[in-house]
Amino acid sequence: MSAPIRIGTRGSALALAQTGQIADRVRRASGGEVEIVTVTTEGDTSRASLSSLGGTGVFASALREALLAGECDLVVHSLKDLPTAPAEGLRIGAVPKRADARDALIARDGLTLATLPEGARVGTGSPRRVAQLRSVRPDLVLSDIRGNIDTRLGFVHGGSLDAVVLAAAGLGRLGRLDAATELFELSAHPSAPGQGALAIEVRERVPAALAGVLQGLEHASTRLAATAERAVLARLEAGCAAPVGATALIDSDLLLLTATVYSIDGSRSLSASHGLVLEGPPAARIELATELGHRAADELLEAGAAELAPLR
Ligand SMILES: NCc1[nH]cc(CCC(=O)O)c1CC(=O)O
Repeated sequence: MSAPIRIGTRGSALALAQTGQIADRVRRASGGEVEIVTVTTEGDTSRASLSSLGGTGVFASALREALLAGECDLVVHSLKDLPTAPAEGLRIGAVPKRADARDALIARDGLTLATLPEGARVGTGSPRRVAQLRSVRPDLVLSDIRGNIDTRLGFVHGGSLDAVVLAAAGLGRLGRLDAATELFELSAHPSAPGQGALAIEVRERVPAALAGVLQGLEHASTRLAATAERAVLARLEAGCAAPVGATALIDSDLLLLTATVYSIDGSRSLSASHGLVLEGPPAARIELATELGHRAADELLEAGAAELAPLR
């Protein structure tokens, strides 16, 4: 019998839920044993705001260290929390099919963004969500909240906030999508690059059996869309806490990308939309998706994105 495949994950309820789903698929594909290794990250233990922790990589680095140390064979990240800079000795072995990329409003009494009363208190720790909310509802009183999804939902259900904004994908993975009172359309509220997608990270060299499992988890369109979105962040030299939204869609062989940078007060934004036809072998398509993201970012930079918002 071969050794179990060890899967590294953060210990939050969301991380354990999404890793559990991947573990089931790995178990079925490999026909062998799977072991889950829980890794504690600074992003889990610190109560500081996400933006003050510096954003980039607070959730990812401990997982990467565990992988490099050989404590596990693959790790499951939320793709939007993974820094765009590749880690030395590691690669993204698979990007599974994306869940809903939209943000959700969870408000008391079935309220929506349009019907929240004047001056309503809304919680979010994300500068992008802050800017998007302020752009349509400058009257809202926004507070920077932290904590896992249950904690954040608790602010609304306990009455200390009127609403919070969370990723629909996270709610869905925890079976809490019923709490959402509105789903924001991506055209008006583009979400974070890679939101709703997972990344399976592995060491550069993997045994053939694991390579086969990774192939089964891979969803080519999701990887292409996420690659284009993340290339925007990389070219802007922006972190996951920057007020940047990006949405890539694939329609047969057409890849369409819209990227938006916001001023924190929501009063101004810059958008760039580009598209191209995907052709050639997989590696060439990834290259094209990357170029598309860079093109959108270059247009944003030329239009003054770096002066509009703190990108890092
Ligand atoms: N930064 C927190 C984070 N990282 C991934 C998700 C869940 C959604 C996803 O997998 O993209 C969340 C919660 C949220 O944004 O509400």
